[in-house]
Amino acid sequence: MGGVVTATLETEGGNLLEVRGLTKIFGTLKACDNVDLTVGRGEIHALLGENGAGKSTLVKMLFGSLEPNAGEIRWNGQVERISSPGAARKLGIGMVFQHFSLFDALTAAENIALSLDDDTPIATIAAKAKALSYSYGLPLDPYSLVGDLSVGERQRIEIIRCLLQTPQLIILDEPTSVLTPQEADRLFETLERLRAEGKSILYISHRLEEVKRMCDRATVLRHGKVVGHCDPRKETASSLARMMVGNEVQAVVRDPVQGMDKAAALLEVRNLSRTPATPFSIPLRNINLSARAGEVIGIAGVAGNGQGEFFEAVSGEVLQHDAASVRIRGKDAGRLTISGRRLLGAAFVPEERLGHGAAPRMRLSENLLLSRHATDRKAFLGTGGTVQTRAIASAAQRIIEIMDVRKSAPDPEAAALSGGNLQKFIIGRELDRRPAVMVVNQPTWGVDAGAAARIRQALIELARSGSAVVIISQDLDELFEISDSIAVMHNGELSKPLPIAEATFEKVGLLMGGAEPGHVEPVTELA
Ligand SMILES: Nc1ncnc2c1ncn2[C@@H]1O[C@H](COP(=O)(O)OP(=O)(O)OP(=O)(O)O)[C@@H](O)[C@H]1O
Repeated sequence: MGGVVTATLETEGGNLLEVRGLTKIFGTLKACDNVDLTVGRGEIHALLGENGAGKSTLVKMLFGSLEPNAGEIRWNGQVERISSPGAARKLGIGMVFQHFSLFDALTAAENIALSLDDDTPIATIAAKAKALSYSYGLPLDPYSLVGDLSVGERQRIEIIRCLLQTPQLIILDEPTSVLTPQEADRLFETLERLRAEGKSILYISHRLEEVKRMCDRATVLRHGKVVGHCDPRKETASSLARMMVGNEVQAVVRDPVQGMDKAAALLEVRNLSRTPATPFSIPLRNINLSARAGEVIGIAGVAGNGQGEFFEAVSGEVLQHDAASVRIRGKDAGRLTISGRRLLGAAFVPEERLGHGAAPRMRLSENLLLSRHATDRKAFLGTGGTVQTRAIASAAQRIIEIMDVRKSAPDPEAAALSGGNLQKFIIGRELDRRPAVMVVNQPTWGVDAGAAARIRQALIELARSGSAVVIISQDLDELFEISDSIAVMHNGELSKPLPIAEATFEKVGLLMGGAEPGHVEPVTELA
């Protein structure tokens, strides 16, 4: 095992980028504290660190969307002031963001045209984009409507848009979190080709196995400071996690679930069907699911197969015609709103954190009141509806402590938290209610290894304390780690849950690809 080594600032092919003493201060927090970083030509360089370590802040400064308080950026040996993303692109720095900024109703080529600052005819852009996409092994039909495309295909547009500007350095912020394993493999091939052409890549990821596989060097950040550099290939996933977190990451423990035959069904979905609400949504076809007290059911599937529509129908974001199509603790809930379903003891955590899971411009305590005012009326509103600020503040503090939410102020706005820390707060806010039914979409998306283990353990413990937990996730490793049974969503249909003892990656993968459940192997429903 390699261990953290001292920085070797000069790389073999010479440095493309050299960062010295870069510092960014938010209020009293040094989000980046005197950071040094070098990226060589033709190098894939990983930027690692737990949630809130300062990775996004650092790359935003390199891409000109945040201004440093101190420090210097040298590009090809020259000191540069990167004042805007346009200036970064001109230098040859491109970025593929985690959250895509594409318009559903426009074609791929039209979306690309919007980001180019010239009046190149759309047919030329389409031809160039197509040629480039094929040459990099990420085939793209430039005339396809973005709304019809899978998440992986949308990411291709972002990558091709970035490559069209012939960058020398490409920054990728958690590029595989939304991809299927096959799409991720394709992306890795493309990155290898870019490296072979001498392009440099700065790669942010919480998935340590892929960092080991892809990256030549890594810089590790902790609390805004560089704590070391290493060769990820000489490390193990757990040694990398230890460098980031500063101590061992606890393994998740899942004792087998007992006595399910007598357990009450707390969430029942019966013959749930939904016609598509928009041309881009997936119809749900006769979905049945029963989640009992004590168990964790995982729902696997390639993104865009109806998981979002299922979550909306179960959570009450969209009401059903048939009240009995969703039952919570024995009560018909299909015609109830989110608040009505929450009052029956259910909790829901959507995939999208900002704007959906939390109001970005509201403080954490205000977000807590917003989501729990109906269910915690007595504690939070008191008699006569007066807001009990002290009770709310102490509940917020409890959640922050239990989930180890790192932040730059005592009660910051949700938008000021790093992505992973906001996710920890939202999950903690719901767990804190001890809900009888918990449905979570992508529980650890963007969350570091230590926090992900804590969230997974907390969800198992919630189930074992007598709740029913349903987890929708694209991360198969996660589902195998925490589920008692795994069902697969494909093209708006949900397979019967496979008990975890019978589930294998291969069986689940086949179902994800649309194999008939009967062809995989007959499965028995949980007793
Ligand atoms: N606009 C802002 N205002 C105030 N604080 C901020 C702002 N943006 C980030 N921060 C704080 O800076 C710190 C670093 O955040 P950053 O987003 O860079 O972390 P990260 O390493 O990218 O984390 P993650 O893996 O969760 O995305 C966090 O504590 C965050 O709360």
